[in-house]
Amino acid sequence: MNANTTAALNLVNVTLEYPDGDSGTLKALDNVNLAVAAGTITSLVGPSGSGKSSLLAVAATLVRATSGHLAINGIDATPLSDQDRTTLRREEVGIIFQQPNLLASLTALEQLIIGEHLRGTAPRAARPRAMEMLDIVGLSDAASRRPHQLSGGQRQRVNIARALMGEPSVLLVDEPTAALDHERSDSIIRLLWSITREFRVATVMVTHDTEFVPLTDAVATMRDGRLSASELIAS
Ligand SMILES: Nc1ncnc2c1ncn2[C@@H]1O[C@H](COP(=O)(O)OP(=O)(O)OP(=O)(O)O)[C@@H](O)[C@H]1O
Repeated sequence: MNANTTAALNLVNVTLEYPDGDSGTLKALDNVNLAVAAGTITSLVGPSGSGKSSLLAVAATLVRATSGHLAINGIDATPLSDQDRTTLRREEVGIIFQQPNLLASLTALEQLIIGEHLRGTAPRAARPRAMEMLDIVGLSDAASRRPHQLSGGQRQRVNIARALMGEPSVLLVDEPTAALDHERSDSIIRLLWSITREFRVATVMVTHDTEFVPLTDAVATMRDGRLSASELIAS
């Protein structure tokens, strides 16, 4: 694999095909190359259906590419079994979806602790880090609130804190501001920027809000499954 060894997230010549009709295939990703360094955030833009979600799904190890290579924090995910990919995902990847998929009956603190349970950490051991993460996202006063007692922006902050619990090296974010007004969107993007720096994660953020692209380090554009080389944004 021709990896960019300095990048925490590296996709090399990745193609993803889906069956289409009786005998055809659709290339959701067509020979995509993307390298994202630790501590930087890349916006991923492009029209609907161009392949942005497919790219995130492959980078998250949720979907196996038809061909090409994926490396996360220097680990080549391509030859791994499904079980080893799940372990890699738990240990190295934080995923933030558009709609915070929080459990209605749990407090903000419990949302973070329950994820650690899957990593084999006892609740008591996970609690201090969970409190620290809630503090970092500005929610230390809301630790005991349940989702219906939080605003949309606060729910997204819980989602972000939860994604950081496992100390990921890669953070994949799908339209984090889709359900938020302008002011809340702006503060969520700035939060993502600062945690990317502070935790030295390699972040990819799909966004339709091109006004927020200048707040990121680089922009990559998808079109018909093809990715233009990611361009650095002058600061
Ligand atoms: N599971 C699937 N089976 C078959 N085709 C799929 C599947 N998932 C996505 N596709 C197709 O792959 C292409 C890329 O879709 P994808 O969801 O990655 O685009 P997108 O850029 O994220 O779109 P949007 O901005 O609307 O979310 C589309 O043509 C879509 O119809």
